[in-house]
Amino acid sequence: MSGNPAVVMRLVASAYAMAEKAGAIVRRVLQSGELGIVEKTGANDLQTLADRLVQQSICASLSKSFPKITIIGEEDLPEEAVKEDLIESGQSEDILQKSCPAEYSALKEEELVVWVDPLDGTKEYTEALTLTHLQPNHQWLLDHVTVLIGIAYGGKAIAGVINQPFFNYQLGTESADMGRTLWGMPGLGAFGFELQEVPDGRRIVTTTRSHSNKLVTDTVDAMEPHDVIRVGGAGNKIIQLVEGKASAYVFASLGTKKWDTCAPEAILLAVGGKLTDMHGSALCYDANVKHMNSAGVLATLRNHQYYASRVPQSVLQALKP
Ligand SMILES: Nc1ncnc2c1ncn2[C@@H]1O[C@H](COP(=O)(O)O)[C@@H](O)[C@H]1OP(=O)(O)O
Ligand SMILES: [Mg+2]
Ligand SMILES: [Mg+2]
Ligand SMILES: [Mg+2]
Repeated sequence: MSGNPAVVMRLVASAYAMAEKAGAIVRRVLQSGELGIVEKTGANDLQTLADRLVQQSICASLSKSFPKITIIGEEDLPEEAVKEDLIESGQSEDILQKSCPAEYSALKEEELVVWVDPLDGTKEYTEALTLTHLQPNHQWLLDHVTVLIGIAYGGKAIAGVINQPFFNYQLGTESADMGRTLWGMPGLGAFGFELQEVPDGRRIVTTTRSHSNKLVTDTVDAMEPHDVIRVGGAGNKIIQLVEGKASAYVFASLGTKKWDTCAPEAILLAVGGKLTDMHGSALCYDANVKHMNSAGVLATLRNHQYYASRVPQSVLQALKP
């Protein structure tokens, strides 16, 4: 299938290379120690130089290689020329060699929507300080940071690429093994990690660390979890689901947007999982859809119905799609 790959496979292969470059930018900015933090709507809604550079890098690279696709990125940036060294034109050869699922093989560029979260877990990124001056008690926050590139067609998440820039941060800055890229496509599979499940019957809920409120905690309690993990980032929490660290990602609040959930949902779908709002309804990733996930996020690898059935009525009433 290497002769003339389908458009969507070329797009995923490019997104993979762009996500790897993005990861390098995220590490470089942290190492420089100059995060260039800007408050957007408040202290828990931040933007750093890394968010800005990565968004420029991914969006400019995408529109150069795929001029007809719709690209929606988190950050609102002034229109300006993007520096040549931020453009990535490489592609993952591995991905180009894969067979495109039949249902996606004829998709056209103009039918595809790409949701870009240049840096997910920005709050935790800013708290982790610089790699060179890391306080050991903050180092763990680095794992919460991801770069998310989600591809949608017909309103559905059909492919996702996640880079985790500080995976293996314990090995130190010099290690070639720091950072990894996970990707997946329903109908084809998921790659870059080993699928694991929590032990049978264990309910381990992963939820927000920095955007909590009473609805969020009430809903987590209603799941009757054996354990609760509070970490940053939507991408990071999906990685916990597919690596057997958590059985459900429960966030009964507005706050996440379509770029937070598109790539994670595609990877989760690729391994048989599910992502919905708190009502159990599917999210739509069309180009003209509202960005905010107003009715929260509920994601699981297995037993989605159990968690959906435990959401309190009061929460359902409070969270309208
Ligand atoms: N109230 C909020 N304001 C801004 N972003 C939010 C809010 N709640 C969630 N998010 C986004 O969703 C991600 C997952 O939420 P949480 O970390 O709280 O579990 C956050 O890392 C953040 O993405 P980002 O870091 O890309 O701005
Ligand atoms: Mg943000
Ligand atoms: Mg995000
Ligand atoms: Mg972001």
